[in-house]
Amino acid sequence: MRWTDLLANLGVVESATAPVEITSVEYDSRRIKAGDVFVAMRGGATDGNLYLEAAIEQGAAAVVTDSRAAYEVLRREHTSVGAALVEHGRRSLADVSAAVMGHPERRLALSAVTGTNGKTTTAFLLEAMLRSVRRTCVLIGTIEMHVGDEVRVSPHTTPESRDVLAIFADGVKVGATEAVMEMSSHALEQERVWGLPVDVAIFTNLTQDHLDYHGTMEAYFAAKARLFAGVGTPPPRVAVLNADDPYSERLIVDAEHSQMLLYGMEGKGEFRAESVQMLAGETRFRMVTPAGAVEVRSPLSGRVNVYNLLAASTAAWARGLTLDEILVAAAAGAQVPGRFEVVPGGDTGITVVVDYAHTEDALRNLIALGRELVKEHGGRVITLFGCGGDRDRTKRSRMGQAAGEGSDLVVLTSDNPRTEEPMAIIEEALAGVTATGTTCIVEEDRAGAIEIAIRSASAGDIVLLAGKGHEKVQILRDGTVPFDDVAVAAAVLKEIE
Ligand SMILES: CC(=O)N[C@H]1[C@@H](OP(=O)(O)OP(=O)(O)OC[C@H]2O[C@@H](n3ccc(=O)[nH]c3=O)[C@H](O)[C@@H]2O)O[C@H](CO)[C@@H](O)[C@@H]1O[C@H](C)C(=O)N[C@@H](C)C(=O)N[C@H](CCC(=O)O)C(=O)O
Ligand SMILES: Nc1ncnc2c1ncn2[C@@H]1O[C@H](COP(=O)(O)OP(=O)(O)OP(=O)(O)O)[C@@H](O)[C@H]1O
Ligand SMILES: N[C@H](CCC[C@H](N)C(=O)O)C(=O)O
Ligand SMILES: [Mg+2]
Repeated sequence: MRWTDLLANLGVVESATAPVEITSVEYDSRRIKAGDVFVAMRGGATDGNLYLEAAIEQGAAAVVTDSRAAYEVLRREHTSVGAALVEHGRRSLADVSAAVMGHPERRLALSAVTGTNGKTTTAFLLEAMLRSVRRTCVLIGTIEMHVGDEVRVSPHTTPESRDVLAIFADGVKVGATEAVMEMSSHALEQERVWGLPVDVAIFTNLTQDHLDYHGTMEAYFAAKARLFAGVGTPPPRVAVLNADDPYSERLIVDAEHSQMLLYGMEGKGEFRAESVQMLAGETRFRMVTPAGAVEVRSPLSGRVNVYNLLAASTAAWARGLTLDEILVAAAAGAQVPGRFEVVPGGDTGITVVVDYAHTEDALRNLIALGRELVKEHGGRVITLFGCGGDRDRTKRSRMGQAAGEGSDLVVLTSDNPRTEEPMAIIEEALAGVTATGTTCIVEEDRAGAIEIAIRSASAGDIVLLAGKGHEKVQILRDGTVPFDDVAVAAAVLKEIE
């Protein structure tokens, strides 16, 4: 695309033309190749404008900046490079990327999921439902990304607009008509999702997390709420909301633009679960909907997954699936790695579960489910957890309290300490456990801690390994090392057997 043609499609404050062809878009100078347009944006840690020279040296054909000073330097010193001064770096990144890539976002019906917990699971379930009626999909989220049948690694829950649009464009090439993505509060706040037209927006729930970034629950909620107002787009066509979460009432849904569909387990909403039965390896419930009542069966366990199934079913219905189609897909389940994943335990009689619970609310739900599963034969619940470093410190003692209140034994360990001192994080969480009076064993090394947790168990007990789920690394101050809860637990169980 010619730079001048691109300029004609953008709202810019000022621009300088140059006879250059644009092949692609980048926001990180380290990724620039010849022919790219570099969009410089201001971030929390640094400012892309500091890297203009580096980008040009690497072959940037044009630069878009939100800094008047940087723009003046470009005009004076780099006349062969196209330049544009814009009002907002990140918004322009989305506009430039969409224009250069030929607007793939207009060719996909996008369903977006936000909320504290359940985004990944709900997104996987919805994608499975859409795929089961042979629609080709793009999936973007925490664990991995899907482009039709292709699975790619996921660098972020919600990548920058440029990267989202590139995946959308690949999806369009393989015939995708649908996209399902998680929209994290960070991404909504930073407007990484600027200009992505959302057809169905889904809210799972809001409980405490990420206060290191957002500061207060109000600010965290406000970030989530942006999905329902539209981020540089009109509001979504359909808003799918959790009727049982008090925050849903405060999501201002523009009734003129958005149809509101509520789901819940407490008797409210258009999609309601009734007569829920938790059986070994299967959950059943009656789903009452505007199109009639049906019996849902799913291999997923626990109340939280009833919510996720309701959210995904409501969204799938909004995307035009029939109830029968939804039921078939729900029964087939969706493999969500690291979400209540049972580690094969051979003949030990010990149930070991790997789960991604890393908030107080998720831990409470997980432990309640563990209790439910062992209560019949009087087994114990042993919970292992840690708290992430460089993340919300205020959730640590609350997580400790949740673990202590519900469990018979707690094993406290590390979960991605990042740049922090692991024992300092553990101390903060320990305060919460101690307050409950439950016995707590501290072992900083996660592999050692998993061994202690499993060896403390007897037949009939359940061991919950919380926090890392699908993750395959431990992030330490000195670097990132391979780590896999499932593999470590499987090895310990094998030894015991
Ligand atoms: C706090 C946060 O969200 N930070 C993200 C954000 O950083 P930022 O806006 O502060 O950007 P910055 O690092 O100051 O850099 C500014 C600009 O300079 C550019 N740059 C920088 C250095 C250089 O040499 N050259 C260069 O061009 C950068 O590419 C960027 O365009 O934008 C960056 C570029 O996309 C992200 O890499 C970065 O993610 C960091 C690593 C991160 O840890 N993010 C987490 C908290 C996050 O976003 N998590 C949520 C999910 C949370 C959950 O699952 O619950 C997510 O959506 O993944
Ligand atoms: N609907 C739900 N309500 C509350 N807790 C849930 C729900 N669904 C899942 N959980 C718990 O939260 C954990 C994370 O679930 P999931 O990965 O689906 O959420 P997420 O919102 O994508 O999380 P993240 O923001 O960290 O990516 C699960 O392992 C489970 O313990
Ligand atoms: N993706 C989220 C959750 C990570 C969960 C836990 N493993 C941690 O590192 O805190 C984050 O980066 O905050
Ligand atoms: Mg997720």
